[in-house]
Amino acid sequence: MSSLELPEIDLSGFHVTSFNEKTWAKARSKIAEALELYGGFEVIYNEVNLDLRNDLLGVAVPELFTMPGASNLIDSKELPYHGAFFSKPGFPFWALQLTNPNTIAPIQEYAKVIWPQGNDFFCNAVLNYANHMQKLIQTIHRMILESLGLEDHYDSHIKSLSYSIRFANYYKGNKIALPPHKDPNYISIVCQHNIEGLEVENKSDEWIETKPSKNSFTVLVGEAFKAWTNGRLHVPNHRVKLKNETEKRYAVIFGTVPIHTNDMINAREELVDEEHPLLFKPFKYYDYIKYRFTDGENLEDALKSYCGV
Ligand SMILES: O=C(O)CCC(=O)C(=O)O
Ligand SMILES: [Fe+2]
Repeated sequence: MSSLELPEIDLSGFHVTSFNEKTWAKARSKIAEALELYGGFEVIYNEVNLDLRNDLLGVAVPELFTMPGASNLIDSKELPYHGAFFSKPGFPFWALQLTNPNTIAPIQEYAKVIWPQGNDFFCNAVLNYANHMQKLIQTIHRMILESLGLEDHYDSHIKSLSYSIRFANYYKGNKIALPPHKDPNYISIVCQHNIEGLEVENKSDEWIETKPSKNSFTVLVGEAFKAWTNGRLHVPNHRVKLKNETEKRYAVIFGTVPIHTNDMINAREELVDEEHPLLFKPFKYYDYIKYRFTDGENLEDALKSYCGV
């Protein structure tokens, strides 16, 4: 593996409720090592088969972006980024976000805004995909907590989270279709389709092109997890760079976010000591989101400016 590739880790068949001790421990140490170096990795996960990937990224999501009703979802003033609609002025990109995609009701409600007669194909593809991603992301959260000696907190940690799914569309335009940024949530899992373009910056400021295969996804740590672990996790800068400026690109980003809008993110006390003084004051995640996408928009390290000690 050259240093300009993200490590690839196979988590097919793993879940927190069923695993083989030996392979679990091996995968966990690979994840810990990858996060230390890159703040992310490429995960192989065969549970999402090619048909589902095509149904979602080849059919359901492209159709979504052709629907005039999608603009009815545009109301991101209250919660930029976590609102239904998200864009970056000047970049050929827009995204629609849906929270709680792991039960059918919120998906159907969302779909009704776009397709008043409903769209079972879209709803089933999203639900099916989200349920696989939920299992995968829980496994990753569990392994990270274990690596930090926090396994006893896994149940309460998972109960404090909910899930979000973002559908992104890049259209004709600049090569840098999404500028460098860090994700503010706990963990993101990016699924790219026929057109790649996601790049992740390493600690030597080099851009690593991700090379997803048909059964792999890119996992990225976000700022909420960094704050919760008192800086133990590295949050990678990443961007989307298109090779061909005329191509249409789709991606789906699944992530973990705090469950309640008023929830505070507090560093785990076990990870604060003389050697590791507190890095971030407790903060309300969704207040930080508002800051991040307004006053904090162009800061190098918005989290530090917002609540750094
Ligand atoms: O489209 C992609 O590959 C990644 C998008 C991304 O980084 C984001 O939406 O935060
Ligand atoms: Fe991102």
